[in-house]
Amino acid sequence: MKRKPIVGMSLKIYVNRMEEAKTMAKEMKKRLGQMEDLDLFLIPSMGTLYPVAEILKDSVIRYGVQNIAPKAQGAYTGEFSIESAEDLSCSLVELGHAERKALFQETPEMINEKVHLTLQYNMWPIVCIGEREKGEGRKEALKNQILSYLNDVSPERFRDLILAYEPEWAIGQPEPAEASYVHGSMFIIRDIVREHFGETASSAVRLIYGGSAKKETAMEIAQSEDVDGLFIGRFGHDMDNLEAIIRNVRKAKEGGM
Ligand SMILES: O=C(CO)COP(=O)(O)O
Repeated sequence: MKRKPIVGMSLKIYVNRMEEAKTMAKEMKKRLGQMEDLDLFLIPSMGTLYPVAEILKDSVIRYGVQNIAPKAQGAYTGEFSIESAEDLSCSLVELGHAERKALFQETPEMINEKVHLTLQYNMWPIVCIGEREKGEGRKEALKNQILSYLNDVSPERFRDLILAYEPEWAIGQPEPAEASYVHGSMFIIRDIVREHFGETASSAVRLIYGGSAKKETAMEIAQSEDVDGLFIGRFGHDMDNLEAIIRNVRKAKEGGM
């Protein structure tokens, strides 16, 4: 099955001033707003979502939120409702990021509930998975996360789903995981999905790598046929770098789509 390459960037809470976020979104739209052969998305700092949405809503660049409450409405003080994401024409919701699990005690059950809510509102869940430590326990950790976060998701919905493989040990580092290690993990992930959700789900789901991803290694990481793109953090804040990352992913995927 042909899968469209996809590159996204989360700004976490690095870019929080309205003017700074607007400038970034405008620059992105100007430089990258015409691409048709690759899906591009931006996940801004939550407080800047409205002005960023106003800028990106009439472009091909998708945007979304870093988290949602597990329910659309109710007593969830301090959380963000998917209803607001829908009204702002968001097309995706990031879920289960390592920082949410480590700092805000997000549990597998909560992530699973949010995945279902996101799909119910017809947005793409970007579900983060990844082992805590490099090496041995990788397969078991990935299997546990996939099965719990995606519990009861029907195989047909996997075409709307993006799995972001973010090994926790590679986030916030000077360098990403080695390409060969990432390729091995992506193979394992597709295999787990195949075994538990079927061949169609496994060949439809898009897999992106995140964790100190940068222009220098973007092409090598994206070269495996199991890898559909990258999830960028710090090393995309500079628009020249982001553009170079996208160029390298497109090169890696040329002809291979
Ligand atoms: O967590 C990430 C994206 O969600 C990656 O962030 P860094 O690239 O800054 O490590």
